[in-house]
Amino acid sequence: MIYFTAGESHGPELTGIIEGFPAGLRLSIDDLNQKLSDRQKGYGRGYRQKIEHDQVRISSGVRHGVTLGSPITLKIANIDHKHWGEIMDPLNPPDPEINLREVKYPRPGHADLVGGMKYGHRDLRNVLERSSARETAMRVAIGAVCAQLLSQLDIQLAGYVRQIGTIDADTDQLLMPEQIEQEIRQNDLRIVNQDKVEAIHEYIDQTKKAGNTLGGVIRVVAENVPAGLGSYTSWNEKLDAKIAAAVIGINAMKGVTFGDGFDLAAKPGSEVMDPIYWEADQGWFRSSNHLGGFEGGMTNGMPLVINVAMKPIPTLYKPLHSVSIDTKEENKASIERSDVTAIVPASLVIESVVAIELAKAVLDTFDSSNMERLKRQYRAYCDELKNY
Ligand SMILES: Cc1cc2nc3c(=O)[nH]c(=O)nc-3n(C[C@H](O)[C@H](O)[C@H](O)COP(=O)(O)O)c2cc1C
Ligand SMILES: C=C(O[C@@H]1CC(C(=O)O)=C[C@@H](OP(=O)(O)O)[C@H]1O)C(=O)O
Repeated sequence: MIYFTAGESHGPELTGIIEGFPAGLRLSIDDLNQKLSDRQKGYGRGYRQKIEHDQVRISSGVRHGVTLGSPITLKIANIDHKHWGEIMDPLNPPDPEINLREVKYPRPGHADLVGGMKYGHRDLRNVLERSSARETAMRVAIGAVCAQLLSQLDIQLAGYVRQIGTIDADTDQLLMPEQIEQEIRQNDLRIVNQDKVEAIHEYIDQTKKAGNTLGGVIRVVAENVPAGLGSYTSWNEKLDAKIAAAVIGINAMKGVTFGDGFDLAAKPGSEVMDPIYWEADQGWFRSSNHLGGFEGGMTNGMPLVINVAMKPIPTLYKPLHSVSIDTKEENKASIERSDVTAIVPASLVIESVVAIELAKAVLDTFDSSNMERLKRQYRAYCDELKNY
C-alpha cells in the first residue's frame, strides 16, 4: 500500500490517494468524519478551526460503501478558501490591485526561509501554504481508513497527551487503547489525568497572553499486534524505523522513542530485556515490556509503546528577530493566524500515521487483494505462531 496527499492550506481542498488497499472492507464514513472532527478540537487551537468543518468525500475506489481494491481518492474541502479565492486561485493571475498577503519576514522554526531559498520563491506564502499542518487532516482520514482495516483483525490503537509544556499529565500505569479512549473522551485535552485539566487550561491561557506557544509529549499504544510485522533482514524493512520516519514526518515532531526510550540507556541489560515465557492458552509472551513491543525491527507480540516529543508552535504573536528576504531590513518575523498549542490534534495525527504504517506492514505480510482472504491468512498465521 502507498499513499499520497496534496493540497495547500488555503487552496480549494486537500486530496489523498491510497493505492494497494484490499477489496471488500465496508468503510464507516461516520467514523472517518468523527476522527476529522476530533482533530479539529483541543484547547489552544486558533480561529481557523471555527471556520472549518472537516468532512471527507470519497470519489473513487469505494462502491456502495465497500472498497473495490482500486485506488481510493479522498477529498476534504478548505472552507476558508472562500476568503482566499483570488490569493490562492490555482490558475488565474490575481487583480494587480489586491493585497496578496505576501510573506517577506520568515518565521524562525517554520519552513519559510529555507523553503524560499531552495525553491526560489519570493513570496514565502508559496512555502507556508504547503508546509502548514492543515495537510495533517488528510493523514488522519487515511489513518482512519487503515484503523478500520486493523480493527477487523482486532488490532486497536490510541494516542493521548502525556505532557503539555512543563505540566506532566500522565498516570504511572500503562493504559491500553480502550482505557485511553474512555479517559480522553472526558476532557478537551486528550489527557488521561482529569485532575490536571484546570491547571493546563490556565497555563495555555497565560502562554497565549504572553504571545508564546507550547509543545509537549504524546504516547501512542497499540494492542493485539501479532509478532513478526516488519523484518530484521534489511535495515529498510524494520518496522520501528518506518514508524519513526512516519512520526518525524509530521509537522513539529522532534523526537520519537519506543518503550522506556532514553531511560534504557543508563540501565544494565538485566533490567531492560523482557524475559520470555510460553503458556498453552496464551502462546509466547513477556513478563515486562521495556522495549515497547519491538525486537530486531519486528513486533514481538507485546503492546507497541511509542512516545513522541513535539516542539512548541513556531509562529509567535510576540515574534522573534527576522530579516526581509527583499530589502534585508531587520524586523520581527511575520505573524500568521496560529495555534498556541496543537498537542491535542497532534496526538490523533500520530495515532493515524502509526495506523497507516501498521496497515502497510500487515498488507506486506498477508494477502492484500481481498479482505476475507486476508483475515483467513491472518488467523492461520496467529494460530501457527502460538504453537511455534
Ligand atoms: C496539528 C498541528 C497544528 C499546527 N499548527 C500550527 C500553527 O497554527 N502555527 C504554526 O506556526 N505551526 C503549527 N504547527 C507546526 C508547523 O506546521 C511546523 O512546525 C512547521 O511546518 C515546520 O516544520 P517542522 O517543525 O517539522 O520543522 C502545527 C503542527 C501540527 C501537527
Ligand atoms: C489549518 C490547520 O492548522 C493550521 C496549521 C498551521 C501551520 O503553520 O502548520 C497554521 C494555521 O493555519 P491558519 O493560518 O490558516 O490558521 C493552523 O490553523 C488545521 O490543522 O486544520
